Amino acid sequence: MFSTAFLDIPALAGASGTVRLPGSKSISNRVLLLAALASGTTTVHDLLDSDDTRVMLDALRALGCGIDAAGSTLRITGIGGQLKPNGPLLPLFLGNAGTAMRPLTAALSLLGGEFELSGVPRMHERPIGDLVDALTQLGCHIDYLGNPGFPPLRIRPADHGTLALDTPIRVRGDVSSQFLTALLLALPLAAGSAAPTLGTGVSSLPPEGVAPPRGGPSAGRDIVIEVVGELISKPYIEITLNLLARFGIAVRREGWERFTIPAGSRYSSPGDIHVEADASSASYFIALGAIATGAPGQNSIRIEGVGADSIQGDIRFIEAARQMGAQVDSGPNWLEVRRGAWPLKAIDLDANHIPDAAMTLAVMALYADGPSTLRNIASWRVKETDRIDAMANELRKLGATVESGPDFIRVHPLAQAGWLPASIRTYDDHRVAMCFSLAAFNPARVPVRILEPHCVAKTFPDYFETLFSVAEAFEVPVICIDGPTASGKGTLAAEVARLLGYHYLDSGSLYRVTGLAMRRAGLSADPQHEAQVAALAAALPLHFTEGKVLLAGEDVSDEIRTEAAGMDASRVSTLPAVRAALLALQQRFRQLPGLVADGRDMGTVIFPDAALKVFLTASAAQRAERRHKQLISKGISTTLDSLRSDLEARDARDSSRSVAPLKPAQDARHLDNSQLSIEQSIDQVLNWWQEKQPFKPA
Ligand SMILES: Nc1ncnc2c1ncn2[C@@H]1O[C@H](COP(=O)(O)OP(=O)(O)OP(=O)(O)O)[C@@H](O)[C@H]1O
Ligand SMILES: Nc1ccn([C@@H]2O[C@H](COP(=O)(O)O)[C@@H](O)[C@H]2O)c(=O)n1
Repeated sequence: MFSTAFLDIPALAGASGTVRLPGSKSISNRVLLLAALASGTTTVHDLLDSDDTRVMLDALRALGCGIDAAGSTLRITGIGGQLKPNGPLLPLFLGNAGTAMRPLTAALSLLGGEFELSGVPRMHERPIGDLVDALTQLGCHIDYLGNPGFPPLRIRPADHGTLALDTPIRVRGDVSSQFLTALLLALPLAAGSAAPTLGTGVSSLPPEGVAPPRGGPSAGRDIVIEVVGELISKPYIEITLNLLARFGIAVRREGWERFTIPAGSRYSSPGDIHVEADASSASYFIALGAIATGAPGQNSIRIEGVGADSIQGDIRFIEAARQMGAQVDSGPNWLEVRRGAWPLKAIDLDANHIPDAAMTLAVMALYADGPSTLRNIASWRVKETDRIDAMANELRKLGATVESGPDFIRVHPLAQAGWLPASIRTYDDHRVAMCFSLAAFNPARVPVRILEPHCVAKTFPDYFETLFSVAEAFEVPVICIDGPTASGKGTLAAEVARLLGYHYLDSGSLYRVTGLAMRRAGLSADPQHEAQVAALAAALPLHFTEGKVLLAGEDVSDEIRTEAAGMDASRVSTLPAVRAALLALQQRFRQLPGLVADGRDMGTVIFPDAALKVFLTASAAQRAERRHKQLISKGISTTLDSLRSDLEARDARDSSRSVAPLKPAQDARHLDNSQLSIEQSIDQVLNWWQEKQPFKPA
């Protein structure tokens, strides 16, 4: 995941290949709650690992569920619809996860026990009043701890003996379908037992240590929920009903107005359950296939983990994408998408059935042949942010003309000359971040800056990595930092790379490993061994992982850092065949979203077209002193004088060799950091980099 302040996506030229998507958030959190309420153990496969599932799991653990994770498989042992009684008030933090806050509010209101549910500030602005009203009407006890109608909430145990289950429970369906989902998931707690009245969970006479089964006078009776107003986002309710059925609860549906939970319903674990890949996440890659072309013969995006027969409503995004021109093929658990009509065809769509995925259409509309209108999307206004305003603001930053109203957005396409390089604000909304990445395919070839890209952690932590695995840029940006030994290149380059979210190439380590391999093979850096050393360099079984350098699986990070290894590296680096052997390997590090490379010839030979080249120097005295401190801190004893003469010898050899000598590139910026701190050097390079970027301030 990118944890940087921003992520610059260079202009993208095309995309092709296969992506495997993470599990659906909607399915994951519903399955987790159902497995938690059921008795026995449920093994959940391909669960989404994201912020929203993490807060749900934390809450379920706090409620006493047994949870064992192994990779993407999780075993969850449920509480069988019963809580240990008389526990202390339990505070549960639910972040910004509506799929946790709403269903847990309903379930905990019926389980007995005292809870405080809270979230991030935005969660405290997301309405929950209609759900609380429905539960209160039923006899549950819920208090608002902040603004009425919004979390945070305090839940106190309900008296099951007096739950008003005789009359239908009425809930509004026109603000968020999650209110109905919450009731559907939780009310079997009140329908499951045919036992005689037992009173409240805390005052009855259950076996010691166990709360009584839920039920009461209404046990053995159907529970009816009636929807008030036109139900929005119906496909999400279909997911809920489908999963309830997997857990043994066969809800009867009459139209979209009336739902009946049959008497005696009980959650029963299906044993194993597989979570489909997220259909809303698939929308970005379906759009990618519709917008981007690939190399000849590789002209499609294949999406694995979800097919057209998905139970998720957002899969109907495919219909909208087809309407806009995408060619979509599908099979069990896969989709394949390629560009059809181009430009895309404008649409006018009631997007109420695909509220989340429809945001992707708003960005696709920039590539269409006329204005596109998405209607009936009032629910966008109460999501992670006000998504109608957010989309309109950010699309305008790209140069687009956008009209919007209480429940619609109209986006006009952008001509090539109209595209602007924009810093996209993401409003802590994962979908804003993901769908705006598609703007990087603009014909004007301007880059797109995504602010706070880590917000994708809500549903798709590796979204950008997945995009970059199939996308191709016109040019991947490179920053080169060359200079003499111990000038601080590595320190500076690694930190600049981290701050920009770029890859990092420590080219010196390649020569150091080659020197080590040479020594281990009993060879020397003499011309008679040149071909053999070059052959070693060409086939180095090298891996960089978590800051370590592995040679054929062996961690050689420390061994290559000695001054003797530096000298060997300096010697092998004079051999032209070795340099040639390492050329392609170094260039392969140039990958999206960008690269920072340090060495001696990064700017002159390896990446001559780099956008920024820095030649970093410091006085020999300073460099020797820094290296001395560095080695002493690692417990390697040495003297300042010997270090200084070694590094001067190394500099002399590096600068005087015939191939790729150490020298500043003609277009390099010079930075003498003798009197600068590490932070000052970093700031200077970042300033130079920002000066080259076309973005206006956000
Ligand atoms: N501006 C600076 N001020 C003070 N110390 C610095 C500065 N830059 C780097 N250093 C320190 O100098 C030491 C050498 O830095 P570093 O290893 O990054 O140099 P290098 O140029 O990559 O060396 P080599 O050429 O051997 O790879 C490190 O201990 C680092 O913390
Ligand atoms: N691009 C490069 C990088 C390094 N070398 C040689 O390797 C030696 C070790 O490099 P460090 O940066 O790790 O100290 C260095 O002295 C150079 O001789 C090179 O030639 N080209």
